Amino acid sequence: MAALATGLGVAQLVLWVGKIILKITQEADKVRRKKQDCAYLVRYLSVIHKMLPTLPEDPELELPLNHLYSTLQEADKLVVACIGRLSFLRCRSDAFRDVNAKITSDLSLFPLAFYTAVARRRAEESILPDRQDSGALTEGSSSSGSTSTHAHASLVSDYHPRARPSRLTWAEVEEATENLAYLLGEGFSGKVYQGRLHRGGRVREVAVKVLNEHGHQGMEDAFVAELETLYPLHHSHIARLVAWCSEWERPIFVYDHMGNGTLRDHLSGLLGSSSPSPVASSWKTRLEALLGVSRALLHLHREAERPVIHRNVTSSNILLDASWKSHLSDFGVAVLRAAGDQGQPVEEVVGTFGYIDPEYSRTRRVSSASDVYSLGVVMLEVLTGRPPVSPGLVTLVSSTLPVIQNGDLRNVLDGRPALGTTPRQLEALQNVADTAVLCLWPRGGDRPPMSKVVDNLEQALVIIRSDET
Ligand SMILES: Nc1ncnc2c1ncn2[C@@H]1O[C@H](COP(=O)(O)OP(=O)(O)OP(=O)(O)O)[C@@H](O)[C@H]1O
Repeated sequence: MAALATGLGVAQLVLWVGKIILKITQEADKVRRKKQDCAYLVRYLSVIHKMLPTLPEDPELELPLNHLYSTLQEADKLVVACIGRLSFLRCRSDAFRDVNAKITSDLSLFPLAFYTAVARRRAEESILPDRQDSGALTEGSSSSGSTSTHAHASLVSDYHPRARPSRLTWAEVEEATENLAYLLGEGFSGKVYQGRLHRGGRVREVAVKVLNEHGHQGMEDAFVAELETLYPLHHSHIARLVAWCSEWERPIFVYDHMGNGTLRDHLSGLLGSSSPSPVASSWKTRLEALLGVSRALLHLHREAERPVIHRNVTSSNILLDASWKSHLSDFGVAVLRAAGDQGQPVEEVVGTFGYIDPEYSRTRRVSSASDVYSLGVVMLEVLTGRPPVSPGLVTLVSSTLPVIQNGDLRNVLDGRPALGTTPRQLEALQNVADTAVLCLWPRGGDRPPMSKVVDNLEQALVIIRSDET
């Protein structure tokens, strides 16, 4: 696509971007076929159009504006192709999805305030991508999204379509939580309350998270990041966002309630003192929890329509449901992954001490490999039962990795599961430890992709299960 001439200045570029948006809007009116895809694109563009005047006169904006303009030219061609039905292939829903994703990716290069303002408006006006919508509205659309090319067999059963999250009124939240009566827990970003949603004659146990005013990124940004990334995600190992509420003084998220708390609580022995916790006593349960979350991450990195980097994979963000199935949660600092996954610049290095990829921390560039590193730390926790950071700020990586690399896994293994670990179990745990070592390589490029991590954990679990039977 032809970019605009350089040195035009922000005001002129904003004018051009505004003009092409209006042109697309007028053309989209003429489209009969693909009406819904066009309508979605136009609503998205109208939000951007409204926000354009808020952009500052900053020369650094010239490049992102130029990128956006090029993408809008693509969008324009797509709409024109649909008017004349010039090409059936061109106006498939996949093509609309791609162009929408490209626009979002372009916007991520704009100042955070602008990006989040657009995203928030989209959320308020319910202009958020939804796989089911686009599928249902499309004649001749391919069932596999254009980016959903990874065909890992184990993922097939994990993917499940679902109703999209709904917006709640504050009155509904009050009713569901009996006015925020039962506190489940508290994290950095907010308090979580227990609740019950009554919908269509059915009752659903939920966890209601009320964001703090002072999160790491700020309440607004955390709200937008979580809503933007979690809204279109469907995976059986990702904590399900059931609803949200933006009506109250603070944003609220409603998730499915996870009856068995966090993996960290069980590893640290905080839970399960009254009845024995299978996480404390069984290697199989621990490995299943790891495998579930690694599948969730594989989905985020490779399967999702708009790939995501979580940036805060920790054992406290792995929730266990009533049947001990693990779910990845807390998408408050997640970012959409840039094409190529070569390490995208971020304004701020966020995450949890003890889990943060040192390369990302040093370069301020994040990639999927940063999540791989954090999962490596969780693997060490699962193997040793120790916390990610000990008193004196000694990290688990620095205290146990050399021991494992030295071939002395037994010296650091948690003694709680099955007194006297069997040789088969030890073989499986060595596989996990070897995988952790790979995940924790200092250079992101040397770490395995999440698909390899899933394969290794699956093999380890097969060995553990065979030993049990
Ligand atoms: N869906 C859920 N079901 C049950 N309990 C939950 C759920 N979500 C959170 N909790 C509980 O609430 C606590 C706080 O959750 P939150 O996500 O805010 O924690 P956090 O990971 O420490 O947050 P942050 O990363 O923002 O510091 C968790 O430790 C957990 O005990």
